[in-house]
Amino acid sequence: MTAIHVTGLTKRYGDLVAVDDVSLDVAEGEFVGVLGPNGAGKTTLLEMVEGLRRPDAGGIEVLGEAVWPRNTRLQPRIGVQLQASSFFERLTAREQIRTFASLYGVGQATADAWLERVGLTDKAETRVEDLSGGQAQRLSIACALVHDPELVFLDEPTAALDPQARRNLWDLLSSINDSGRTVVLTTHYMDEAEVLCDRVAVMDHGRILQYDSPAALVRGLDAPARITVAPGVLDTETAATIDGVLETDEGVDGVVLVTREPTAVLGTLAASDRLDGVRVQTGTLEDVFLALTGREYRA
Ligand SMILES: Nc1ncnc2c1ncn2[C@@H]1O[C@H](COP(=O)(O)OP(=O)(O)OP(=O)(O)O)[C@@H](O)[C@H]1O
Repeated sequence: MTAIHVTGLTKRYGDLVAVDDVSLDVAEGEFVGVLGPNGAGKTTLLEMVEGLRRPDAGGIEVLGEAVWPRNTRLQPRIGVQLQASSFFERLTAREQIRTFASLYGVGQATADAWLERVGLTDKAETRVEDLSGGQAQRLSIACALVHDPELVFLDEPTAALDPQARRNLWDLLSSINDSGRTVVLTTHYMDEAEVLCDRVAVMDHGRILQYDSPAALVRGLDAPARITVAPGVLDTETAATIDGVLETDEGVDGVVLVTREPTAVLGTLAASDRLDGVRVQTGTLEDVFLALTGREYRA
């Protein structure tokens, strides 16, 4: 079944077209990322799909129901992560999630189990304003899930976290999707989209430029692979004679071999015992963004 069906969705703020004729389907159980730089229109798009912001044009169906005019039947079936700044003030983490639970008629034991699942049991008595950025994000994710929604929306769940804290959250985010729940998240971070998402919608200036799996987006680039051999292992003249090598380059990390046949080139390197310390790079979503927009990606 289709979890989200969006057609021709448009939202204007005065002269600015924040979301411009967007059509998008999300299948049930899918983990979808909306990826784009600041101001791309990600939040506006999500808020319309969540039923929080009224579109100027277009249709939105969520879990088989029309979202507009406001459809309260959908509320118990979807979870929306609030920004940590929207917590009830001066409550402890446990009081916060229990309050959310009670709004949905969910028992305290379930709320406490979610606190455990996101690793916050030892912070249960800490006031929300005293949680670290990562802890606050985990609490807001738990609050969005406490009523066991079929579909959950996360708006930049790892924003403002350091790289380690972001990676720590990825396991939690992917586990949310394990039980077949549909997840839609927005992110600035290419690596996050690449690791977590089944499909990524690349958004810029209100439009979805491409929507596919990270691997397919990168494959579509048709970019050659770059194989870096550790320094001192190979000189550029020899490297250039290897079958399948298109270009060579001497970098600080060693000699770089550019090729469209990485398997064959790696085979040749292995046969001459030169594989130690080899690094293989293929295209990334950053290359995809550059190819689609002509601009370097700036999160
Ligand atoms: N309420 C509003 N009134 C006027 N303009 C708005 C409003 N909300 C958003 N915008 C503008 O619409 C555009 C899209 O904003 P939006 O917040 O949807 O982007 P975003 O991709 O989520 O950005 P970020 O990653 O920075 O959150 C931006 O240019 C923004 O300034």
